Amino acid sequence: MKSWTSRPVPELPGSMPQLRLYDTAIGRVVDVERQPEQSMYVCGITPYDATHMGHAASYVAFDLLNRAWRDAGVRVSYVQNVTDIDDPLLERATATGVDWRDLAQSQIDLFQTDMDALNVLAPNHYIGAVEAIPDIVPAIEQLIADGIAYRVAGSEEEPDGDVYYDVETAGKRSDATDAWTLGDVSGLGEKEMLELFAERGGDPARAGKRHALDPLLWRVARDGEPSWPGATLGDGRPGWHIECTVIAQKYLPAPFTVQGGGSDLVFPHHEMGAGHAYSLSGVPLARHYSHAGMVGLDGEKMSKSKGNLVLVSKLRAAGEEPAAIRLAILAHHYRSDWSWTDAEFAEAKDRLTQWRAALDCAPAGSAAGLISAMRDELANDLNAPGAITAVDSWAKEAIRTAAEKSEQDTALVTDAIDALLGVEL
Ligand SMILES: Nc1ncnc2c1ncn2[C@@H]1O[C@H](COS(=O)(=O)NC(=O)[C@@H](N)CS)[C@@H](O)[C@H]1O
Ligand SMILES: [Zn+2]
Repeated sequence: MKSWTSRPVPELPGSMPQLRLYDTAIGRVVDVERQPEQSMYVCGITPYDATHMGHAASYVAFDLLNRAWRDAGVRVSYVQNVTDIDDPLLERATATGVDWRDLAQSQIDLFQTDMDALNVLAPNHYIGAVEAIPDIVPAIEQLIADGIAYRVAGSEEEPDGDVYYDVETAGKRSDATDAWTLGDVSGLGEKEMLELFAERGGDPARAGKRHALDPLLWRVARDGEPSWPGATLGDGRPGWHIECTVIAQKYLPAPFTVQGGGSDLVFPHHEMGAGHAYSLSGVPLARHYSHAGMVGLDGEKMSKSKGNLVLVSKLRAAGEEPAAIRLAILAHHYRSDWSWTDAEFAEAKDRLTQWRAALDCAPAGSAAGLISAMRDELANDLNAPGAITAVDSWAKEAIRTAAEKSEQDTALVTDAIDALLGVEL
């Protein structure tokens, strides 16, 4: 699927120091081992109600990582999917009386426009679940052949043949390195897993499953539902987790550097995706698992089901500047849960005005110190609020001394704020 086009990233003198990142599976900030090429998979949207502020915050978070790696002088291989077939999408299409394909396409277009407006760098590969089905089917057939996946008998309401992944057998591959066991990514206990599994698309009570937490790999065709040829699986459509594993394994090294997403993906999505990857290839999916906090509105998680969405496109249509929206997001550490408020948005607009005013009196020789301070903050688990504070102090000092404007420092500061924070002044 075609992706949007990244805006240019200014080159800066020097480079980012050793990057450290909080790893969900390890439970603390760790060094991200330097490599000539880094790779990341960031889970894409399920295309409806795009792009709410929660989505935007998650993609801006991993855009910081992308920019930090580029500033360290390494190539970045970035893959993002689109879950353009799944139950929630079909339900929304039915509820709003639109064809699910039209809903998906219009929302993907809107999402890409919003990502471009927010200066989020585009992935190198942007892959839909539907276009990945020809790769997903053989992967599921392999899991069945290896005895790690199984078919569930039907009942009155369910047809025969849905395919599930056996979380117990998964960890038993004899020929593999550091085996995966359920809980390795999330660190959760069974009780919490069962609750989250039911809340997030799982079906713990489904009759015929070996274990309540076994996730769906393939849903055989039902009347009135879209389905695709599934070879020996029979017509149907893929489960949610397997799509990300198959797409990541097709376009990225095994393991790749960072698997990213919002914290609501830790379990079951990234947990099961890691299991699938291990079962298919015998090696882990990713070296690190990184998650962005939840954005709410008035203390409630912003979500489609709650209908409390602040949409980037609505703010843009009201004439709001995307750079201010991005700056409002960056004022919060990417791992924190926070709520979008008009007051904080107003603060971000003031900040942008002040930064621009300071450029008119950028003191000679002041840029180098600022860039180094911004790099130190971002290298420490992408601490954008720290980088913003550094720019605030620089701006206040520049305005206070009302120095003779240094063209060179003005250009350097402008480039640094764009390259490292993605904010265009
Ligand atoms: N309120 C929120 N705050 C922060 N991030 C959020 C919020 N809601 C969703 N996200 C993140 O936005 C991204 C897209 O979410 S989504 O549209 O529901 N789609 C999915 O989660 C799947 N298509 C991933 S394969 C995910 O990383 C999700 O964790
Ligand atoms: Zn995903």
